[in-house]
Amino acid sequence: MTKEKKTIGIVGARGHTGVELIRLIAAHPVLELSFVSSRELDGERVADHVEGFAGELRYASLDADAVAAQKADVVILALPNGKAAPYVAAIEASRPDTLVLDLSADYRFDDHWYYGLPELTRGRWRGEKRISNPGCYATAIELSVTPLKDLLAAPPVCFGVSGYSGAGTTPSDKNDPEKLHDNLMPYALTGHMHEKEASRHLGLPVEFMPHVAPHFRGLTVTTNLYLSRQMKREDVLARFHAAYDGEKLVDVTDEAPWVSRIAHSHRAEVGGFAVSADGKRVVVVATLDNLLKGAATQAMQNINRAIGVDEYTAIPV
Ligand SMILES: NC(=O)C1=CN([C@@H]2O[C@H](COP(=O)(O)OP(=O)(O)OC[C@H]3O[C@@H](n4cnc5c(N)ncnc54)[C@H](OP(=O)(O)O)[C@@H]3O)[C@@H](O)[C@H]2O)C=CC1
Ligand SMILES: CC(=O)N[C@@H](CCC(=O)OP(=O)(O)O)C(=O)O
Repeated sequence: MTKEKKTIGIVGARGHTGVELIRLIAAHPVLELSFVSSRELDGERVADHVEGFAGELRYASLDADAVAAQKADVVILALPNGKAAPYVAAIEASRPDTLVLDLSADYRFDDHWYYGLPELTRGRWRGEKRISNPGCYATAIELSVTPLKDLLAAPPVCFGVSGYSGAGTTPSDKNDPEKLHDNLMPYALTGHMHEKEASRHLGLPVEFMPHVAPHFRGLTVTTNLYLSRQMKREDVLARFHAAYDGEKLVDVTDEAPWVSRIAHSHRAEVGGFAVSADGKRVVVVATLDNLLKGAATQAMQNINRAIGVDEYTAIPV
């Protein structure tokens, strides 16, 4: 049976994640891109900015009321942190049944919103029409820690390195290729948003130290886990295989994965599993493309489930 088409719009469509979402939606059999909002590209053709996009759709600069007036079945908010609320309020007021997926951190701590990291929270979706998409580093941290969560003797310590597309398009030191050249830039070494997010959703304190590197896309999180009892490497591996072997978008690898191999991939890789001589310390390495499994692909998984189609529709797996 063919599924009824659904319209979808993106607010913040000029950004790095917006571009990836446009590509995914263009290949979707059920979703029809009905509007893309950008102030800077107002009036310009999407096809002139997104490689591989065909068609006459143009960007429009839409405020919150104008977005709600589009009457799309699904709205994706791909705005910087702190900007989502007026759009959510306008949709709530005029078309509360609209499915809203927010890519920012704005609703990741709000219990009225479903936190959509499907491999870990799939079973908790109760038909919510408000979905908060996890942060990119937080996704890698939560995938790395969950299989050993019940065996931890201390907070996980996570060292993160991201490509600079993670810092969005608003100019800053963190996305300035000149300043990043031959460099590794530490930032937010305590209290990063994703430290709080992963701590909340894992239900245990996490310590996270992010850095940004000269490559464009893809991140690595190396996590140190102190265990409450000795474990053999094969038992650690068995736990990760049990957790993710049924997952199409998470690969468990024997060796520590390399970020250079994950760019443009829709999957996350978790591997390494170095165990200390006393068997009470494990180091796990996770990589993913921050713009895909860390953002757009995960959004697509969440939207697919919420509109009642296969979770992997339009995601090349
Ligand atoms: N980049 C990444 O790796 C990841 C990003 N995220 C989150 O996704 C969201 C989008 O990220 P990303 O695509 O990188 O961001 P970008 O900076 O690349 O894009 C932001 C978009 O929002 C628009 N915008 C900016 N300020 C405003 C405003 N005040 N009002 C309306 N529109 C505005 C911009 O377009 P215009 O100025 O033309 O209107 C642009 O389209 C962020 O919340 C980010 O934290 C989540 C996971 C990973
Ligand atoms: C390199 C870099 O700056 N990365 C971003 C993470 C991007 C992301 O996922 O951010 P949100 O939680 O805001 O959605 C950061 O550390 O803030």
